Amino acid sequence: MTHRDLCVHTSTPDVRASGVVVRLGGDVVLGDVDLVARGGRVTALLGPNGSGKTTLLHVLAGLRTPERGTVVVGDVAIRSLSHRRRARTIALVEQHASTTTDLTVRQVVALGRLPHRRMLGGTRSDSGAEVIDKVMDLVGLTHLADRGWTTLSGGERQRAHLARTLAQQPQVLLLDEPTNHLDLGQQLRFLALARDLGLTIIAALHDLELATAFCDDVVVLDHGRVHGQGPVTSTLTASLLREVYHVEASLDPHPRLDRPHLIWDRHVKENP
Ligand SMILES: Nc1ncnc2c1ncn2[C@@H]1O[C@H](COP(=O)(O)OP(=O)(O)OP(=O)(O)O)[C@@H](O)[C@H]1O
Repeated sequence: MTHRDLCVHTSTPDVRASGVVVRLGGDVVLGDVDLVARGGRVTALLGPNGSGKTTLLHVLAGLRTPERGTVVVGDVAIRSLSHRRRARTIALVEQHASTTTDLTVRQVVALGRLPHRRMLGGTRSDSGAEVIDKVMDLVGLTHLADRGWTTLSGGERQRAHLARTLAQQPQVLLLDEPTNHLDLGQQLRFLALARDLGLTIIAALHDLELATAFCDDVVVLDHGRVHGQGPVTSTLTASLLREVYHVEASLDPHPRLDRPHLIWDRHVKENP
């Protein structure tokens, strides 16, 4: 079984959000957001703290109903799907997914198979044992399979949450700051693995260098509105970085590698 064998779907659909409005506590947190994430590509969702990234991921995952607007995966409105269909279509790895349980790591990963099980004469079919073994191997957690969940480090839990989500075999993977608990080696491994899956991926990231190195496209949020979206290099311009992050920074050709990298000045401007 290879990475791509995990994908049971024949297509990698686009994800489109149109006119999404979310109001929380009386404030507009997302104001008329339009987003397109192309099928089979990795799109970074960027923006300062509080700009609405997590809220938008929840709307895309069908976990939050917007006041206005729609989310369509391929040609299917996400809100029209049953929970089970939705779980096999689009899955979110949360930023602070806390699971307090006395399950083992393998049992937690196996929860990802629930949307694939059917009741047959009172017994559940499809244990998905092969898929579970594969995803645990992919994220490097096979040796911890029988460990109690609560004994894992933050980074190990983050990888286990990814494994559980991959066991779901979704068409679209949403990642909310997937690398925030990982050391540099694990960050690079995690994002390379995600890219190799060939899924449609939308990943909220704070690290612009990682976004530049691993993502095809970016969507940049600022105060709940889309400030820019498109291919990484043509979208992350010095003026956008100044306007959104209030820093002097630019993407320049990498001195050794065939990709741009981020050069920044450590002086931060006060928010206007
Ligand atoms: N339940 C709530 N009631 C009121 N405001 C909320 C609620 N939940 C979130 N917000 C506000 O919505 C805005 C967007 O939050 P969100 O978590 O989506 O931002 P984010 O871009 O993911 O932030 P970060 O990068 O810090 O994780 C923030 O200003 C936040 O304070």
